Amino acid sequence: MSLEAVPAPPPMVRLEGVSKTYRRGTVEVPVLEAVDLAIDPGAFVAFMGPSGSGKSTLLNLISGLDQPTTGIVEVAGRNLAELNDRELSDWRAAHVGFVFQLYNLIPVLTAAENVELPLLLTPLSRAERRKHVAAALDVVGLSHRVGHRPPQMSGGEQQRVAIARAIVTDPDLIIADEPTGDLDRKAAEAVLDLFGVLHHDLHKTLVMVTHDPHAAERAERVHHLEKGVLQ
Ligand SMILES: Nc1ncnc2c1ncn2[C@@H]1O[C@H](COP(=O)(O)OP(=O)(O)OP(=O)(O)O)[C@@H](O)[C@H]1O
Repeated sequence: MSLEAVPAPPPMVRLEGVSKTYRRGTVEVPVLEAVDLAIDPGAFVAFMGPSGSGKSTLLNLISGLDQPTTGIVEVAGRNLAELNDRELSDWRAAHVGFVFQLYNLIPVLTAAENVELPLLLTPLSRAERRKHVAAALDVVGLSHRVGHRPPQMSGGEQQRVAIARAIVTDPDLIIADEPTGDLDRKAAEAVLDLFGVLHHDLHKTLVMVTHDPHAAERAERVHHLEKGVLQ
């Protein structure tokens, strides 16, 4: 047996000295201050904190939708500041899946068509896209609803379609902003059970913002934000 230490894998998400200040006219509004954070590959972390504490801002920085005022944001080994807009959107399409509070599905498209959307940005053939869509809808237990449109589905089912859309590209990282915020307890638990599957069986890295203590309980680690400072 080798006694050499096995090097730890690099974090999936690394923030170093990150601050974010918005400017409203001549007024500067500090939103995040000196955030240092490392999230391991395959981890499931939750962020909690009062309204306005900077949770969504933090998610936007991790997903490259916004840039920090100072500091470094590295995701899946890439320093996001080194990517131009085009590279950043290609990177995001390949590495990040999003789940939102209000599902953000397109109401006139079927479940299958909604799930297929992120794949339209990839070189996959139509037949390959269909295979991936079927697999993603199978993971969320909605194979029987492929042809249904969002208005014909419950909130919980719509959120499961949104989760299928988030995983269809097989991203490293799933970012969920209040994923149970609009659901009743039973539907919320079904969504959280699915997050458990993504975490334990598919080894995805999950980063979730939530006000829901039941949702936070499912994460391995809960970080608290207070006025832009990670506690
Ligand atoms: N684009 C922007 N321009 C100016 N101020 C902004 C901008 N985006 C966010 N803010 C401000 O930054 C602060 C933090 O916002 P953020 O949305 O990150 O908070 P949050 O913790 O996610 O809140 P909530 O729980 O209500 O969603 C708020 O005071 C907000 O008004």
